[in-house]
Amino acid sequence: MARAILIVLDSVGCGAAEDAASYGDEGSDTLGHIAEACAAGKADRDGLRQGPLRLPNLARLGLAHASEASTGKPLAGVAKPAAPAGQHGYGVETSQGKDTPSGHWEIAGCPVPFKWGYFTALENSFPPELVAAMIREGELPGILGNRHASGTAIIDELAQEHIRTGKPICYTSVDSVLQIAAHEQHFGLERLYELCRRTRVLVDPLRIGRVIARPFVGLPETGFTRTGNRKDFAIPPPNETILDRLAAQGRSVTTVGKIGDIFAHRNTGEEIKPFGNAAMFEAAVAAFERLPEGGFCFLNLVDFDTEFGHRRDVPGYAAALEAFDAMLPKLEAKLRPGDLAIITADHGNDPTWRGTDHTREHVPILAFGPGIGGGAIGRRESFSDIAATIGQWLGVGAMGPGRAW
Ligand SMILES: O=P(O)(O)O[C@H]1O[C@H](CO)[C@@H](O)[C@H]1O
Ligand SMILES: [Mn+2]
Ligand SMILES: [Mn+2]
Repeated sequence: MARAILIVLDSVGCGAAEDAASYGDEGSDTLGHIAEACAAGKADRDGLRQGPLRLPNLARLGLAHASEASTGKPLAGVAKPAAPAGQHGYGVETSQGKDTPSGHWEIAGCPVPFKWGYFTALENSFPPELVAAMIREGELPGILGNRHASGTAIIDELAQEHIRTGKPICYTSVDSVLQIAAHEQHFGLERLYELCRRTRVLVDPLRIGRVIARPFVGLPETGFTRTGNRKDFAIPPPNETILDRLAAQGRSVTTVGKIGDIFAHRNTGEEIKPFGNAAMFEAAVAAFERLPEGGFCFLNLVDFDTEFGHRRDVPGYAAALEAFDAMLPKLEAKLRPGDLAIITADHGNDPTWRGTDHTREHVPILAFGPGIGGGAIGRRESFSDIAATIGQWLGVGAMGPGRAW
């Protein structure tokens, strides 16, 4: 029997998808543009990082090969060894959208067969009936925001008014999301979650992917910061996922970070949710070590997206990639013969791109483990090839529409 660990580097895309133009993302390349900026000395930050992108471990596994296969261009400043140690390639998304649920569900063998609902109006984004229902259900004095916004910018702008009036800050983006920001003490964390639960029900008929609670703390004098108590209220995946299959066969599963939320807690096994990429990675490695034969660990590292991609912070994003790379040997040291590790991403979020939204990109795929020989797995026509490969590896039968490599 074998074990598997799947790591999603949230938003670490590797080049515009063929249909990127229809998302306004033609030419986007999260990884490539970060590497270019680093190689050009444009991603230096005192006390944080300097110079070319340093990813020796990912490069050894074939990251530069995967990126180049996707874009046709070398990954600037990142080594491309003659014989990479990992299986390397890139995935193409078949689902519509460029958000976390579509990406993760497709990775898990469940592409999205329907069109998401969106709040497309930049101002007064939410229909008046929905706003009225939220006010009624949440016993609110009103709402603030009601537009497209960056989550940190809108908190900076409206937090004081929120505290004064008790009205939560509601906003959206190009994704199928309704986000609600509120102060943990002034509004109350549980009250925010309850408002999100009720709003979830209200937006079900609109096919909105996620209602996201965005709690924050702080004072007007010192500023406001979002906390690790973010919570996503997603609709459940529309078809069977690898998690469902594993549960049906009695396998041990551990999910780390926001995986539980993304799959609406359906067959997500033991859920662990520490805060921050480093803590999540450590927890996942420890959980993987405990897994019995046949088990599966599924980890999402969200900081790339939330802290750096949406914030258009190139040095921050580069430093986060370098930090992940430096942690990777800790996982490799725990892999036993029969174990499979896969690293991939769910969409892009090019920090050099206009606006603050995700970008429609290919994703890198690296697979490795003791005894797994390196080599190209090429272009994968669906992220679902990952679930198919894991399903085959773990011996739970053909899984989803993908093809195992
Ligand atoms: O700007 P923040 O609040 O981080 O919001 C972002 O987070 C959502 C989920 O990734 C995206 O749709 C985008 O709106
Ligand atoms: Mn994501
Ligand atoms: Mn995001």
